[in-house]
Amino acid sequence: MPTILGQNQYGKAENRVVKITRDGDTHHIKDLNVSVALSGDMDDVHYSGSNANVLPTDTTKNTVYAFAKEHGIESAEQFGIHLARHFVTSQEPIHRARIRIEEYAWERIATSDANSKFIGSDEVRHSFARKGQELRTTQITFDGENWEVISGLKDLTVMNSTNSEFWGYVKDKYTTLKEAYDRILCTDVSAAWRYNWTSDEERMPNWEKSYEQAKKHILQAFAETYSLSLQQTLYQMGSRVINSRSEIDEIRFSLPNNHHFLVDLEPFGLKNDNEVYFAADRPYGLIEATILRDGVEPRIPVDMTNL
Ligand SMILES: O=c1[nH]c(=O)c2[nH]c(=O)[nH]c2[nH]1
Repeated sequence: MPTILGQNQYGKAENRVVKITRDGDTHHIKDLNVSVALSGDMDDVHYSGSNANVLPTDTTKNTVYAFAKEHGIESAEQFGIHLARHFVTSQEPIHRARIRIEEYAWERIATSDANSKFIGSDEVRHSFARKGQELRTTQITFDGENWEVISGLKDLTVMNSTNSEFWGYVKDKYTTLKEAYDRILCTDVSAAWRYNWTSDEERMPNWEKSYEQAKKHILQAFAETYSLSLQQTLYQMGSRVINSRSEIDEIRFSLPNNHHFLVDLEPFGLKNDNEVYFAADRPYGLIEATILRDGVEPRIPVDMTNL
């Protein structure tokens, strides 16, 4: 049966590009998911396999990262217009470019009073929380006598665009990771904390206030810790909560290390001065630990996924 080729397009989908603009100590983030779809004279590649008109999808990916450096990312629209114009005007066989962009919005983390005097600002200039609500969780158990309340949050995405290093680790014959002295630290915080309120005889905590305060301490510890590992940051977040909230005796974290890899722009004659990153979604490091008030028995389940 004779067949003909109908509508067709191709390109690299979901290029996760993060651009950090460093204005002294104040950093700005643009975090985009860019999908490129090109069409034009592409009959031959489908009918005969001739690639003579095909700009590789890999090149479209590289162009996204190179343009982030060369033109910056002022807005998703401006960035998309640059890209679309480039593909259509520089490649004869390409007649149409469709660029779709999703933008992740970030806001700065408010600093603690002590730190605001130290840094001279109410916000940490390189620490961000992704906009949009985290999920708040709670689990209540009662056996007729004793209460156990474990509350927490999930998917609170935070990023430090500096003040994070990772070096001095074990190296065996499979280790290829380069030591990092200024890296992005980004994670989706999942935390669960256990209240020491167990009986109707005791005064009940103010659950709303406690949640707000625990979240605030987690965010501030993340922003204010100069991190040598995500493990160290985790411990700081937990101990800040335990030390500031007497109603909480135990807290557990599950923290994915959302890796951001510097893109090598040398092949395009561009220098990447800690500006353009590839945000990988998997695999990710997963760092998990419980922090306890001294003398307290751990009760939060190791596997927090069902909390
Ligand atoms: O903060 C980190 N902790 C690790 O244990 C680790 N391992 C790794 O490869 N990168 C990182 N980063």
